[in-house]
Amino acid sequence: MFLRILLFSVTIFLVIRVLLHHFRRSVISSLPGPTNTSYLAGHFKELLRSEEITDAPLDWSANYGTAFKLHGEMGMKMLCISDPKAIQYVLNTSGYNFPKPLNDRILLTIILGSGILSVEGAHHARQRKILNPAFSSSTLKEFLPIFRQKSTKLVNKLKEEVDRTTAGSNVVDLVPWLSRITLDIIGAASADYDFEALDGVENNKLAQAYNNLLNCMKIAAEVAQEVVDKQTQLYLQGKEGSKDLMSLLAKKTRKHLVTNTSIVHANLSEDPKTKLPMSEVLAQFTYELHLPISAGSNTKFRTFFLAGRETTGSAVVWTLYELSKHFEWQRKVREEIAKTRSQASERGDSELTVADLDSMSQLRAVMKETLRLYPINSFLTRQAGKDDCIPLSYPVPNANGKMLSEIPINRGERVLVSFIAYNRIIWSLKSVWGEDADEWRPERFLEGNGNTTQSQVNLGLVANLATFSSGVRGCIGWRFALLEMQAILIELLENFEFSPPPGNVEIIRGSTGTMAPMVKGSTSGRTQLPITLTSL
Ligand code: HEM
Repeated sequence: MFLRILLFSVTIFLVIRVLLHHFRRSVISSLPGPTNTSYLAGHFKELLRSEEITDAPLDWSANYGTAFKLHGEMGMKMLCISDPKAIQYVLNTSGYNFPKPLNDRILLTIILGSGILSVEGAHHARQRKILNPAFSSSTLKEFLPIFRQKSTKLVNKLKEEVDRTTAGSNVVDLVPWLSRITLDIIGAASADYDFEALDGVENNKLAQAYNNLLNCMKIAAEVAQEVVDKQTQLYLQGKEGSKDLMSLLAKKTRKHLVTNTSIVHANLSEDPKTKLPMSEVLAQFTYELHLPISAGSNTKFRTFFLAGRETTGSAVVWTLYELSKHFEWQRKVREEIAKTRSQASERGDSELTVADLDSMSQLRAVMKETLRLYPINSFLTRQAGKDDCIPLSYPVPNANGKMLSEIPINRGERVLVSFIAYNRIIWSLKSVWGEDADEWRPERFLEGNGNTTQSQVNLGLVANLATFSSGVRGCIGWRFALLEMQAILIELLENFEFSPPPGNVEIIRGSTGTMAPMVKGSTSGRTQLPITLTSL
């Protein structure tokens, strides 16, 4: 009898909890926001699924303020923020209380294993502590010769491209070249391995396998919608269901991979190991391709490969795109490089040091301004791990016109942090970054003492930019990325002049997981940046 009463009470308690959870008052629901045009995809239709990354979040911010309501999948409400204090709270102050949403974590675990990008809380803090020394200033010094050596190789390869014509200049698509050099650099810096991608990716089976890994990521993202549907079902039934989701995603991803990816197919087809979870299958196929690092560090290597390659490659490509349109800045930067080189040789140094690179304010301003206008990840999502209250720098009105200076958030509700909007915010007709926030104007980082925003809040890892994210999960590779970008840009700018290609080629910010250039109207659907290179 006692057991029955206990069971009954526990059931009632659980039912009430589930009901309370579902019918709790949500302040986010009361906020204004743009109309939802797709019940299934919500505003991810605009944010992710169109070919081009648009300024929609910025336009929405101008209409509704720097914190407003968006819709996620299946009508789910999300809080979209570009407010400095709100972002600082979610990513820095209360960082571990805002973990990545479950389905993002599952995808990352399947592709990368249980690594820094997918784990949360104390596990994450531990991984971060272990990895931090690898990204310290003193370790980074050791990478500079790698950056330089690969950049020289890139210059030689590009000279071959230019020499294909007798005019001393040629139109070259820079995207594949930057993708190759960043792969070679990540291989050399993190595993002392030469992918030889600059020598032609087709020559290296392992480089191919890693490119396939990127495809895995894209394919896995494609099936994510089905998983989200399933997640919603389980959620409505009051189950978290992460285990079920894991096997569902693994099954579906494997099915897509088997039909889509030849190397994986070759490894899976006659093999009983098909029953392994996806992460092990991937580990297996990289192992079979003789990856020269221990199984334990595969996760780390895959993480760096995915987090550090296309991101840095795209950042260099966007910088060259802007420089190709701004000759005066190419000139200024070349003069600065020449001056810094002559100072180094007066000191008796044959090569530039990290301190020399740090001192190059013009080039650094060019890089920062490009990272501001082209945040390679245009947004990220988080989910409140507990009930919380997000403070705002700029109060926003709710649907009844009441001004809110903080937004209470329920456990489980999602937050979308818009980097594209934050990096250019304008609020109450006051421009936080300056009236010309939409323009590429590196001077803004040189004026005053490089104080770039009128916001009172410091966030981000470089110059108040959100591009490398911020706080406990901010990009661990930001210094590595800046140094790598700078080393490549120096070699390229010393050897070539960059100008737009002939004709009316319009470049758009392609939505390919990261923000990468695409030619408007091109049917190829691939990322590309044709630029005229002239040998100097
Ligand atoms: C311009 C280049 C880069 C950009 C714009 C960039 C951007 C970012 C962003 C926005 C995040 C946060 C992701 C999230 O929380 O969901 C991140 C995290 C991360 N990045 Fe980068 N990144 C760049 C280069 C690199 C490089 C070169 C490496 C490594 C060699 C790297 C390694 C990582 C790692 C390991 C994380 C996860 C950190 C954590 O969760 O604690 N990134 N990056």
